[in-house]
Amino acid sequence: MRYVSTRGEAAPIGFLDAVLAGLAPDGGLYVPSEWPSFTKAEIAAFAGQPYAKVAAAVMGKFVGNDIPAEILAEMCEEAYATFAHSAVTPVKQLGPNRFLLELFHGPTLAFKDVAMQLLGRLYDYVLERQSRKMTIICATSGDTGGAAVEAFRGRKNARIVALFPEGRISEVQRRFMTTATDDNVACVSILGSFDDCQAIVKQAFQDDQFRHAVDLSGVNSINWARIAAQSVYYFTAAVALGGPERPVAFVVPTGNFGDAYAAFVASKLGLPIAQITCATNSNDILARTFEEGRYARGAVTATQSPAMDIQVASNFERLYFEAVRRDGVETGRAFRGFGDSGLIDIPPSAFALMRELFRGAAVSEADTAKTMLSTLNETGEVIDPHTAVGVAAAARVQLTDPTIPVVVLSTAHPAKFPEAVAAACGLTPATPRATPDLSQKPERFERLPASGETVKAFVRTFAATT
Ligand SMILES: Cc1ncc(COP(=O)(O)O)c(C=O)c1O
Ligand SMILES: N[C@@H](CCOP(=O)(O)O)C(=O)O
Repeated sequence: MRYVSTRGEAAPIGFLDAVLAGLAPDGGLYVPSEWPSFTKAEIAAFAGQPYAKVAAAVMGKFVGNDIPAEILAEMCEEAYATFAHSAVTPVKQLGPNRFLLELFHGPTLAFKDVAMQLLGRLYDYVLERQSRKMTIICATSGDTGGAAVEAFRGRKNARIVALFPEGRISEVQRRFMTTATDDNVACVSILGSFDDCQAIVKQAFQDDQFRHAVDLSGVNSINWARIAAQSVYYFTAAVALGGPERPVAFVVPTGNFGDAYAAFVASKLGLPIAQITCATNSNDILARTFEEGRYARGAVTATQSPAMDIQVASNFERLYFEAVRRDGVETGRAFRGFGDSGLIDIPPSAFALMRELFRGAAVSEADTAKTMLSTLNETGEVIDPHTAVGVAAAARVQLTDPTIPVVVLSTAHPAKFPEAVAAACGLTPATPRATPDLSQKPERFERLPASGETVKAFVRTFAATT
């Protein structure tokens, strides 16, 4: 299995090289050179299998010969044993034909743990063999950072630097990162937005001298292993609801477009998916894109679903690449141009392809709060504000066949956003018993301006001293 860049100018590489590389040297994102697939019978056979087994089968399609099958299976076993629910990502019924896919039973209570617990083990495997210590940098709007710190803290072959936007994440999210005491962890509060943090990370990857000096890697969803691992739960959810015989529709609370793109990947692998609705908060670039055919950046506004306060959705480039029929020159032109103009007019043929599967729905702050309360009143479920964006969007889903199950991804545990839940529902969500109480632990982080050069200088010093 080989990986190519969406901008077409980087040499094809194998799975483990693509994992470690993060961004491709031409600024593009790695994708498989061709799509592997499952037969219907193979997908049907996932029903009733443990999550780790399905994960090993799906990941196996992308890993190729880079990791022996029995070692990959062991990694999946270990990764998913860290989850507090035996089904790992259980499906819960909300109402007639409406379901929640709970992705928050991992150690940091958000869907990021699903991929990150596996990534920590993948890095250990490859870095140990290569006698190499890498510097991982990640941008976070709250959840990726905590999951990455949890997955990589204390590992001897990697150090991790998490950049988060100052004052724009919840206290619980911040503490999952900043209370880590391990020497290989550094957290940086950036005086800017998540988009600034992500731009700094991408800029760091494009500085060859810096990249080599610190042996840079990235665990945001630019990393193909993140996407591959996130595609697994679409299979387990679909087969639990009658797939692959009957298609399923998914509603995905969206920010950086990693999770929704992972649904697209599952469909490429052969899973029948009727529709993927990208549910956004008022940072609605993707909702507008899938309804209007223009990818047009807006200003970032702070919402009660802060992990989705994003206006530059990294993985949209991967979908665009597919929609322009894998034309790397066109993708490079469009996304380099977007860096300057903040605008891509999607060619009509590419937009038509996107609309075969994707829809967008933006949810207001008032509707998000109302949905948390109505979900509690009608179903007894306490949901977090990101999940509420998805549930509100699900009410607008229109399918030609109304019997198709609609599954909303529940991307975070409500205890991660106690203030928003209390304001909407008048109660404080209980933290799961297995989660350590971080509220009184000392925090450790730097504050830096949103300057690539300043952050790179910080990372160089950190890498040289740890
Ligand atoms: C709780 C939560 N929901 C939804 C999202 C959006 O996911 P994505 O960035 O993959 O679109 C995020 C952040 O990524 C998140 O942390
Ligand atoms: N919402 C994310 C933003 C980063 O997304 P990623 O999937 O690309 O890592 C977060 O919580 O940090």
